[in-house]
Amino acid sequence: MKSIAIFASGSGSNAEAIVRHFQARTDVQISLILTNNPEAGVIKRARRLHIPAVVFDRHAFYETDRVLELLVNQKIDLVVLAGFMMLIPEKLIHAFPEKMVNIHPALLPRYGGKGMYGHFVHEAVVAAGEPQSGITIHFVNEVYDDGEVIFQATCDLEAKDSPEDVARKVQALEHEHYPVVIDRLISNFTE
Ligand SMILES: Nc1nc2c(c(=O)[nH]1)N[C@@H](CN(C=O)c1ccc(C(=O)N[C@@H](CCC(=O)O)C(=O)O)cc1)CN2
Ligand SMILES: NCC(=O)N[C@@H]1O[C@H](COP(=O)([O-])[O-])[C@@H](O)[C@H]1O
Repeated sequence: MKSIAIFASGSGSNAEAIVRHFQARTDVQISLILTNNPEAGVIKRARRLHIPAVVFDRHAFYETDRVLELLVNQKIDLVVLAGFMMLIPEKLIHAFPEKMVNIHPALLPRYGGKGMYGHFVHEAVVAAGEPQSGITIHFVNEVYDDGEVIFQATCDLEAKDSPEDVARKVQALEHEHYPVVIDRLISNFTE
């Protein structure tokens, strides 16, 4: 049985799409949902989906090994970031080489990096008058949105599209593709 841990800081719609994708499977399970935000909507989704949820604070995340120890003790095989808003520290990245992925709501390398998250991304895309946006799924390294790209998908934009319209189009791509890309990745894990 392969185990996945999902990190999220907000609503958790991607976390829910991933949980539902694997719900009927006996070879892969979503073992944990972790968040830094005690008000995150993902906590209610975890409760409804019967997935254990763990809330941690900045001190626990950056000054202790509690999160790393939890992932190791739970024998997590793949760490999935799904709208997680904090920089993953090196010790965590090094514990999961090529086994930590993130989804970014734009076509990296553009519109990425510090400060580029959530609505800020879609506002920048609209302000630039881009004809397309999309998603990037990538391995996580020490730098925001800098890891090796695993998958990208695009959506066409119209001049009249607002940042909210772009967000809707991009989230549809996220929910369609992230679970499938995760499935393909973890199904190829040998050990
Ligand atoms: N080491 C890594 N950590 C994280 C990565 C990564 O690639 N490497 N990806 C991010 C997710 N992300 C974009 O996909 C992202 C999230 C947040 C930020 C950001 O600027 N955050 C703010 C704080 C925001 C807040 O606390 O609400 C900041 O750092 O000032 C940029 C990109 C997850 N972690
Ligand atoms: N740079 C990171 C970033 O902006 N991530 C984005 O946060 C949203 C979380 O939505 P969700 O909580 O409904 O899954 C998603 O659109 C994800 O791409």
